[in-house]
Amino acid sequence: MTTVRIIGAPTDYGANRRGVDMGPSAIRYAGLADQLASAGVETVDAGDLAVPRAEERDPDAEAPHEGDAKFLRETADVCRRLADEVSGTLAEGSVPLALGGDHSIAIGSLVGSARDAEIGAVWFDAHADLNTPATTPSGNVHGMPLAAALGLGEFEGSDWATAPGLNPENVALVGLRSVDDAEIDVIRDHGFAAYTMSDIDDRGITDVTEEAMAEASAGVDGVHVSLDLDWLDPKEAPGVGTPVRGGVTYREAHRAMESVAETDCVRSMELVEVNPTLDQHNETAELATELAASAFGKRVL
Ligand SMILES: NC(=[NH2+])NCCC[C@H](N)C(=O)O
Ligand SMILES: [Mn+2]
Ligand SMILES: [Mn+2]
Repeated sequence: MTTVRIIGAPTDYGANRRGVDMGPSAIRYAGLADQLASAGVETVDAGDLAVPRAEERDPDAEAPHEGDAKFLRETADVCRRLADEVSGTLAEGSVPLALGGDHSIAIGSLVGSARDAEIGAVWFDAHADLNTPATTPSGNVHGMPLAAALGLGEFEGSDWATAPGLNPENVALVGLRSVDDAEIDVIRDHGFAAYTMSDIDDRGITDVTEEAMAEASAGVDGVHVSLDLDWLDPKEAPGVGTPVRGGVTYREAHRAMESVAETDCVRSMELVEVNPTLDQHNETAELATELAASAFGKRVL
């Protein structure tokens, strides 16, 4: 029986909206453990990493100039500890499930998951999260984690941020609809498998997800599944800080996660960007729990 170990990373250092730090509580309260039980997996809850409140820090104090990454040192501190939790969880034979927090925590998940293995990553997101401190339009590190983990750009020494066993040829992005110019260049230059919402319109979610999983898993030990809730249409998932219209539907999201489960190569996963202060009756957190259950094998029959 699979054991999923839940690790909360209640950070909002990487986002421009407060509130996403309450994500882990909201996702647990929405019934994550029960959902995972209904998927037939055992769960262990490791609790939350201790994260000092953002108000206690001046975001610009350590940023060399405007446009650079905000709270990068604080993010590095959280991600180092998350990476240790993730690799420790894998070492004991369990599957780590990290709860954000904003998407900057993916740096920690990826580094930990790729510490002792070759991995791929599938990025379910409206955004590509491939900016660097040099290209970011916002200064928000949640727009940069994939670039950081791939060793692109300069991230305060970068040693803490680069995922050793993450192979660029095993990265797939699914659901893109808001991509910055610099990110488009990165996608083209590195040849990442990238699927826009138009690809999903044309080919259907099952076909796209199966191909993305195949790309990500080819020749590696396992795949990290990164689920940013803004991947879904804001009508389905209103509780996110950077909503973009035209996202996947409730059914498409479930079907995609079912395809993820069918591949049987999920090594680690994260649920990020749930912002309870922007949500309606915790429905985005609830959706996150349901999608995790589908990704871990829950079926109707
Ligand atoms: N994980 C996210 N929600 N990322 C949003 C990124 C938005 C924009 N591309 C930026 O760099 O600021
Ligand atoms: Mn996003
Ligand atoms: Mn994201």
